[in-house]
Amino acid sequence: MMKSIVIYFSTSGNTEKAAKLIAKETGSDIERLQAKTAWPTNFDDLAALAKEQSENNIHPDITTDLDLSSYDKIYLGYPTWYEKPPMIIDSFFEKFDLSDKTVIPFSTSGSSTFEITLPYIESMVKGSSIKLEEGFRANSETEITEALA
Ligand SMILES: Cc1cc2nc3c(=O)[nH]c(=O)nc-3n(C[C@H](O)[C@H](O)[C@H](O)COP(=O)(O)O)c2cc1C
Repeated sequence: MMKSIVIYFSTSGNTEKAAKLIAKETGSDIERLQAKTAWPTNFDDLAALAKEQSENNIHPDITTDLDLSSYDKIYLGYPTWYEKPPMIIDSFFEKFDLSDKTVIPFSTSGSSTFEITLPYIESMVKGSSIKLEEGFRANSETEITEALA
């Protein structure tokens, strides 16, 4: 049977809220990506850390253990940071064997489109057997229900 899971990264809770709704609407399991990194709650400090990771190509260690063998579909959620996914999404693609799985990315943002993050995700799946499906912005319940319809 086709099984799906929502896997997400979130620091201030927006992507978490979206992930929970997507899991409920699609009957998927759900897991949050955790790292050893202590993500600052203060915006300026978080922005500085995000920038440092991005500029230095730092892929934070994911501490979440996941057995993905029974899933064929993964909804992958992340906030848009400087028009890209956070670097922990690089770590995600490195840590887990996603061969032959379908990945549907979604993002929350202040105002950026989902599509702005897409080239980065495309570059991560390039040359693999991962099937990338059309992703969506998940800023509101409306955006989510429309994307899943
Ligand atoms: C470091 C950083 C960079 C951000 N860059 C963008 C951006 O480029 N475009 C945008 O629309 N929002 C940007 N935002 C806003 C976040 O995408 C938005 O608040 C998101 O919903 C946060 O998700 P979370 O609550 O799951 O952590 C940025 C936020 C942070 C902390």
